[in-house]
This record gives sequence, structure tokens and C-alpha cells, in this order.
Amino acid sequence: MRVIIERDYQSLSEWAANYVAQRINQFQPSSERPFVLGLPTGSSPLGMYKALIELNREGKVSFRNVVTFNMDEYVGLPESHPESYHSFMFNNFFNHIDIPKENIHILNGNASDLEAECGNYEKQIASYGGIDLFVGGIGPDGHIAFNEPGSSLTSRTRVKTLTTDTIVANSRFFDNDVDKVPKTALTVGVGTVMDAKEVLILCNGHNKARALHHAVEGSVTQMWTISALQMHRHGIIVCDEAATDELKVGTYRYFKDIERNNL
Ligand SMILES: N[C@@H]1[C@@H](O)[C@H](O)[C@@H](COP(=O)(O)O)O[C@@H]1O
Repeated sequence: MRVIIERDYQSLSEWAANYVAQRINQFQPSSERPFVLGLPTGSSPLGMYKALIELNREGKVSFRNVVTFNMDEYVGLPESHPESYHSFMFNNFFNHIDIPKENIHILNGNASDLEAECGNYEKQIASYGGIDLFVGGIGPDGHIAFNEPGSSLTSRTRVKTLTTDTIVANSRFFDNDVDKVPKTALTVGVGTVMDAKEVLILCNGHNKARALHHAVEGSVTQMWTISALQMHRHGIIVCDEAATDELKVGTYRYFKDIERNNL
């Protein structure tokens, strides 16, 4: 696993955006051979999305031959709800880049058969030959997508019940009212993310420090689902200084040292 420690949220976001753009460009995607990108919602990726929009505007990266799969979506929230992950993605990213609408995939949390929806999502991902780069965030309890503590580390896309911790954390988007937060969500599994050829996790802020400690220094455990990244061949975490507060000084220095030439 690589751990990239950036000064602050701004430089973390730029690092992530440049990395994604570089990967897409190196791949030289075409309509027959698109680049397949997994994407998260949440506050963590907002800066990266802004920077990618800018790179797209400047002509430094194009999403014309990029196919996207989002990680998760609430169950039962209308797509048009301002806090649905559909709204989030279009408002913060897709409406501002040159991606064709038909290349965008987001789980439908209002499908009449949720299990079939999840099964089809896996099939769609497979039909593109899998995900080239999955970008994700982490919850304060170490969850990836909506794979809450105790989720199988080989799980696939499915319906999950959100923990009280996550409902409280996400209530900030719902007038601070926990009753307004959906109690279930559709989410790709830990296994779905780990099948990607590369995984890039964004982790910023002091409230993610415990999660980062478990991700990097802890054991691989279902109670911190992000720890599965330790088993991935190409896992990267890019974090800011604030998120490193629970790492050992030696661990911090080690990653700073080995990444010193990788800008
Ligand atoms: N399902 C999402 C996760 O994908 C995200 O990583 C997490 C952290 O969100 P934030 O980036 O806002 O801290 O929130 C939600 O639970």
C-alpha cells in the first residue's frame, strides 16, 4: 500500500485529481476500450471533483471515453432529492465535464427489485472487464462505500443497513435530523472495490485519524472494512496531515520518506 501524505485538503485534492487524469491519459481510452472509473460521494472527494472539472476545462483530460460506476446510493430517496447520490454526482461533477450520460452508472435505490438491481450492477461492471481505478472515501468508522463494520471483506453489491454512527454523521446533509436520513442503502461490496485494478482512497481531517490508523497500521478486519486495502496489489491512500494524527511517528516518517520523490 502507498500512503501519500499531503499538507492539506487542497493539495490532497489536487494530487488525487492529477493522479486520476494521468491514469486516464496513460490508458488512452477509446469508445471500444473505455477507461472504467469507480467514484464516491461525500465531502472528501469534492475538492478532487473541482480540480478534475478544471483539468477537463483546460483540455488536460477528457471523460468522453470514460465509463463510471458510483459506489452507493440511498434506498428510497427520490433521484431528484438534493441529497441523493444521483443529485450529488450530477451537481458536483457530471454536469461540468464532457462525459456522455450513457457512460454513467449509479445504483437505483428506488428499483422495485433491489437485489436484482445489485446483481445487474455487478454484471454491468463485469461487462466492461472490471473497474480500472476505484476512487473512494472512508467513514469515521473505517467503512468503505457503505460497507459498515462487520461487512464481509469479500462482499458484493447489495442492500446494507446503515449504522447509527453513519446515520448521525450523514444527518448533517439532512437538516441535522437523523430521522430524515435513509436507514438502508445499496452499495458495492468490499470485494467489488478490491477487484478493481487499482484503488485510490481519499482521507482527510482529524475525524478520520482513527480510521487511517486502522487502515494502515491495524490488522485486516471486518470491523474496519477499509483495512481490506492491505490485501490489494495496487492500493493508495492519499491523506492530509490532520488525518495522520493517530499514526505512529515512525509510520508517518516512513511513508514521507519513501514517497519523497513521488510528486
Ligand atoms: N457512503 C459514503 C462513503 O462512500 C463515504 O466515504 C463516507 C465518508 O464521507 P465524507 O467524505 O463526507 O466524510 O460517507 C458515506 O458513508
